[in-house]
Amino acid sequence: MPRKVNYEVDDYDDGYYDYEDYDYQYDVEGHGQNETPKKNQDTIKTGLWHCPICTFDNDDDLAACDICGVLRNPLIKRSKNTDKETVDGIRNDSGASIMAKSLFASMLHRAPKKAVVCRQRSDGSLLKEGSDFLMNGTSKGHFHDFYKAESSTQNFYYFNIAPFKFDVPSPDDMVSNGLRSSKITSKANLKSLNVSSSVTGKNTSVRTLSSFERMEGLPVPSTGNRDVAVREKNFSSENDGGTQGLTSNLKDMSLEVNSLSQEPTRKPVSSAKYKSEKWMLPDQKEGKMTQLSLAIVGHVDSGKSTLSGRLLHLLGRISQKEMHKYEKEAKQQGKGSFAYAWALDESAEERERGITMTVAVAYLDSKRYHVVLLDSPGHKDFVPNMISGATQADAAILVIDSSVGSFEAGLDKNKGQTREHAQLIRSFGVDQIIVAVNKMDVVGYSKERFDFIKQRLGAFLHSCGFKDSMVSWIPVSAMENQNLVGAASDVRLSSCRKAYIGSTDRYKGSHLLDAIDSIQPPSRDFSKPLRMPICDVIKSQSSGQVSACGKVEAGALRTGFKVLVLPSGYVGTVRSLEHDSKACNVARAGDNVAVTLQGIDATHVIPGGVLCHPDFPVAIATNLELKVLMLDVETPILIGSHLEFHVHHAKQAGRVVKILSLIDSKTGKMTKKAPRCLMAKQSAVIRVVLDDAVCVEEFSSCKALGRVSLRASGRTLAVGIVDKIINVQE
Ligand SMILES: Nc1nc2c(ncn2[C@@H]2O[C@H](COP(=O)(O)OP(=O)(O)OP(=O)(O)O)[C@@H](O)[C@H]2O)c(=O)[nH]1
Repeated sequence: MPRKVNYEVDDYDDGYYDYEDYDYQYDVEGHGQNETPKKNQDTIKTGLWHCPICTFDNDDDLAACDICGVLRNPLIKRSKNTDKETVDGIRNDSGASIMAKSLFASMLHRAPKKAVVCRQRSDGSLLKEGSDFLMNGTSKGHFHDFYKAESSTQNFYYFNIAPFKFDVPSPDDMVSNGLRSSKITSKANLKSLNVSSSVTGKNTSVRTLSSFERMEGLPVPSTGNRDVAVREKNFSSENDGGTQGLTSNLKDMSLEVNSLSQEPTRKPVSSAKYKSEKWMLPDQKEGKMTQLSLAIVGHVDSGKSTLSGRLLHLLGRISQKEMHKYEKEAKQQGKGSFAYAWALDESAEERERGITMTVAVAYLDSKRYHVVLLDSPGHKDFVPNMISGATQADAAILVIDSSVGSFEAGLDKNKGQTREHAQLIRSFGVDQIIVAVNKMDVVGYSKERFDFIKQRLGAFLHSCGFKDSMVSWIPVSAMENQNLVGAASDVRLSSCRKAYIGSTDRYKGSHLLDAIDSIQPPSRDFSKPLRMPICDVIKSQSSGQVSACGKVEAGALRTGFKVLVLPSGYVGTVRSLEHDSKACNVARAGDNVAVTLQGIDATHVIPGGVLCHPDFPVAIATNLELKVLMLDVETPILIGSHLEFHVHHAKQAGRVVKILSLIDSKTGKMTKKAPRCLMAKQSAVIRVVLDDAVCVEEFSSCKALGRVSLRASGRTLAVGIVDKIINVQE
């Protein structure tokens, strides 16, 4: 079984390799055990702190690693009013997430790989010194090498990228145990839930609901509104030219910059009064493909990046020339087997370790969808980064390493990321999943092994709340290109293709790309007021231009449209929009875009903020009532417990001030008890008070802005939803 040869085991508290019940053929090749352990210390130089994960030396006043986004431990609460901070206490000259990197790379039409120096052309676009930097190219990429180089090139353009704030929790075994099926009383909730039990093989008349579903008050997660979603087409080709630079369509706009900056407006208004305009709704005539955000998740080393790289290469998103380059570089570093993974794991740190650390974004087209691939890290240290992808995903590919021992390790209760990732994506509302049973070449394409995995994992996924009919199973080999975008050529797979497909599978095709096309279009909130949580912010200090990156969760925006930026409360105008290397005029719910704003000071746009319709702001609040589900953790939550509170891309310190009542796990009803503490797997209504306000909405109004996680001491203790906003800042 191919292993990573440069895995610095000592750096990681994984336990993955300690899993002694299974036969790990850990190939040390002079690495691993023989390497000198790295010091896992926080600070090694004056004025710097040393990231224990990626080993980068960060400025002392950074609370999260500039490179990998991992929080400094213990979390340093930054002092305000240092000259490097914005008015909101957020540094604006820090590192980038790969999410931002990718989005930004797309803005520049090229994934930057090394230091480049740019100058501005008369049309406002950037040109790399000595070459055509703005040429069309691949739409995937990473940015921080470029960023680092650019930041130090003071006479030229450089882009400040605010730190990726979504350093959120890893709700562990919550969903598994907390979500274990149990009987439920509400018949109303049970309509149309007839599915067969994968465990017993018996058809049951109702599917019992998970605790999480009950907590959310959901009968079952929406499987998508076909009619609406089918009409949503690929807006990215809005601009027929399709390949213009970010600034190319700006000249026509004659906006009075000064008149755009308005007085802060922050009071929330009920969206019931909102009426969408015609352009905000997708038009079938536009003939565009639906955008689908697809998270690639799974246990460490299962082959997520290799699979993603393969798909991109097979679908022409990575050229042959680029592929040769990756192969050559990977071989030179003695990691030939990682060539495809290198297409996504571009940072030196990731390549050196042979692991993904941050979410990489890439784009590809299937027959039906314009797919945004979110390749997640599998290692448990980077679960927070994985979550940043999962929160935006419409569906997921769960990649399984089928080799003996590896599959079992991924399902291990305490250490398995197959388990954790499956729970996480379900808790973030993803209900459609493709299980890519990878590395089938290692097990000789054994049908028995495939069936074993399907049975074991199927039962677990069912317990997480995935309907059997929403799970597709595909045996693949990313390494040997089997069953990815074409029918398997290996006779061991092709001869019994039908036997691999279960009777309940939605997927009736022959390969992974077919399975992607069999995903039901996700429902979108087109006719609600604009909500776009800001994942990353890109700032150009010289031009003063600022771009907010993220996924539009509700409503729409277009060039010239005014948006309210919260929590600052300032109004800016959309100067341009860009998605997948293409300028576009309109972005609607479901679209991942970079929104360049005009008429607003860059310091007023921060990650963790939200772009809203100016007349319908989201709430900014500190005092919230939550319905939470405790994970399978030993640490209880007490009245007075200090916690990290996470909602969309925002993070805030807070305190539990009240435990109002427990929620009965069987009925979903509140009990009268008001306990002093919450233990593992309990559900409850609690009240939290945050140190500072966050942009938030009640779950019933906007799911994406109403899902929360609570963490302490580097562990996620509970996940939940915002039930009530108690106070609202104006
Ligand atoms: N034999 C075999 N090896 C594979 C296959 N897919 C991936 N690998 C190998 O598995 C190792 C890990 O692959 P990656 O793509 O980096 O795995 P990953 O899941 O992205 O890793 P993390 O993101 O760090 O969790 C590499 O050595 C790959 O060459 C496969 O289908 N068959």
